Amino acid sequence: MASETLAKLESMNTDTMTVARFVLEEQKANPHATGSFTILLQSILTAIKAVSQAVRRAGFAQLHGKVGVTNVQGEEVAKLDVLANDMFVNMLKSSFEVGLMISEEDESVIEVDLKHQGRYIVCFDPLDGSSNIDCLVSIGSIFSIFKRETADPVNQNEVLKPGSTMIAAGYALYGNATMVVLTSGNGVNGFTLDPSIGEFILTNPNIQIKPKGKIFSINEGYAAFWEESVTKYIHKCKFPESGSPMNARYVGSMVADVHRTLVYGGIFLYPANKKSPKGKLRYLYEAAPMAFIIEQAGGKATTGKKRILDVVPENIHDRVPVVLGSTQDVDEYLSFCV
Ligand SMILES: O=P(O)(O)OC[C@H]1O[C@](O)(COP(=O)(O)O)[C@@H](O)[C@@H]1O
Ligand SMILES: [Mg+2]
Ligand SMILES: [Mg+2]
Repeated sequence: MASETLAKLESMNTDTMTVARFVLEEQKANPHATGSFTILLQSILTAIKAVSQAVRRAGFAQLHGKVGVTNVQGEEVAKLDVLANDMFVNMLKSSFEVGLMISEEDESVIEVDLKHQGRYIVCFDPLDGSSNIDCLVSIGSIFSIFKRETADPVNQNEVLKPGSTMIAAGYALYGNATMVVLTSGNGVNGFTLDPSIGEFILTNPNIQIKPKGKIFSINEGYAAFWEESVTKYIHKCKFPESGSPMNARYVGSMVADVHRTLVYGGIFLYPANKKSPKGKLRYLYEAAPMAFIIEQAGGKATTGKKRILDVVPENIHDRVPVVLGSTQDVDEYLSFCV
């Protein structure tokens, strides 16, 4: 569908193709569409615009630092984590399209009162890369969208299913510019926020990742705890038998590291290690949405043992090892895992 939509868009003057128009064209191309997905996406984009505005003020005292509590992950919560979480929850609730929500910042599922319930489930990391907030390094937001398969009262187990059942995923990168990267299962498109008009404009249609890249991205601070396969693979990246070594990049914000991998190619790894046997990244609102986007862009995403989108999470904050990026680089990593 997206390819027809894109072909149709290319025949129009797309210089200022807003995300709203793009989503509407997708909706028109789908005979079963009711418009509720479009409304849901619009509410997420509004939350992202509000978070983007706040992030641009991250240096000021009222948005700097921690709130003095730890979240269900055992992490100290930053003021921007709380603000971003409130913006996502409020915008999603007022869309009337959501049945339940799962946020990194909330221990249990966020329920929506019965009369405002909708047929979607949204899982989100309202602010990704929290350790980089106070030093003003790129951060982001990540979300996944599932469709409810039942009209019964909601329960959290509804979402303990493989990521392959996701209907859409996206992330926002709050970097030099604010960009939203989206997929609804028909390719990946990037929209840049034009602050002068407050609109997301289609700037990167049909993003395709390179089959092979020159960059590897991993936190080498954990090298002492790595499994042998990781140690061997990273050694090969640095000391290849032939050709030149790969370049190393690591921001420490998953959104920034994955976005660079999507745009430049290469591989991002947050594998399991002896200290964290399931790695660190959370399945429903970090690993699975990013895996969906990378696969839709022609790349690969694995835990090292299986395709990330085939994993069934055990609980709403379950973690998985993450290795994703250019297909040839991920295949090379997997050849060390046998
Ligand atoms: O400091 P580490 O262990 O390398 O972890 C960095 C990872 O942790 C995260 O910051 C976790 O996400 P949150 O900031 O949303 O908790 C990822 O963005 C990033 O990839
Ligand atoms: Mg995160
Ligand atoms: Mg977060």
